[in-house]
Amino acid sequence: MFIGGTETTSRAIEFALAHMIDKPDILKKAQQELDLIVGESNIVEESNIKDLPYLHAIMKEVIRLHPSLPLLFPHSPSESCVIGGYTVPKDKPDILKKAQQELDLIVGESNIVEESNIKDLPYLHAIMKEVLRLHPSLPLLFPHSPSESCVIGGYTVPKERFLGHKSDYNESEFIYFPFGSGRRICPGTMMAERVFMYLLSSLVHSFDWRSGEGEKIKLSEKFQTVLRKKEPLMAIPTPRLCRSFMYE
Ligand code: HEM
Repeated sequence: MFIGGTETTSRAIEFALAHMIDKPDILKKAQQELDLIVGESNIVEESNIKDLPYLHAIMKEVIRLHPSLPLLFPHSPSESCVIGGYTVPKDKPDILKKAQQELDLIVGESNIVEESNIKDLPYLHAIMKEVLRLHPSLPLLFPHSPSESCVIGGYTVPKERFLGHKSDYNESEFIYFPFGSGRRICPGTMMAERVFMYLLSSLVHSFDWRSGEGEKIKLSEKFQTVLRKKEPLMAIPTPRLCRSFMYE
């Protein structure tokens, strides 16, 4: 609960800020929305959050791209049972454990995964193929946000795909499940989204952000208990609100 309640959300906010610094036009658009809704002589209040659709779309896109728990939690039934025609045996070998054994063998416990390891991970490839077979609409999840709307595998992927996206955790839709799905969905979802929105909005409304002189923002990931940025974000804030007492 402690890790779930803190690391997940703070790591996601770090990714969001990094993406926005990397794409200043997106940062500017989010600030325009905040200036319109919150104004330049107020600070963000929790009640503003529901009126920030652009920032909401950014949150979803970032949590989709960098899900804090990419493999979800492993579940196995205490008694054998049949679900949707499939028999799920009791104490079924844990998929996550098997995947981790493969990674320990190929990558080792004192290294992190490198791109060159990917071709040597047959078990993880098999999982991905099975997931794609079961959920053919999943390719939607993999292309990163396109710079222009495009059609992939017959699906139109809009440029800002979560803008105006209403149905969030609909199991039949299955296009967005960084919080898991169904009865075991993350119980902290609502809190995570509120904290994320409140903190990111406050940071972006109160400050302009840029990377250090000559430094390029890096967005690569490191897989630990919670997914994080490989290199911590180094960013320089500049106050952008007119009244200095708002920073006290
Ligand atoms: C960006 C933020 C977060 C993400 C992406 C996230 C994601 C997840 C995922 C994928 C699961 C596993 C679901 C499954 O078993 O299928 C989970 C479980 C859980 N999360 Fe979160 N989480 C976040 C924030 C939080 C927060 C803020 C809290 C608490 C305040 C929290 C508490 C929990 C707990 C207690 C579980 C275990 C539930 C169970 O086993 O039934 N999470 N979370």
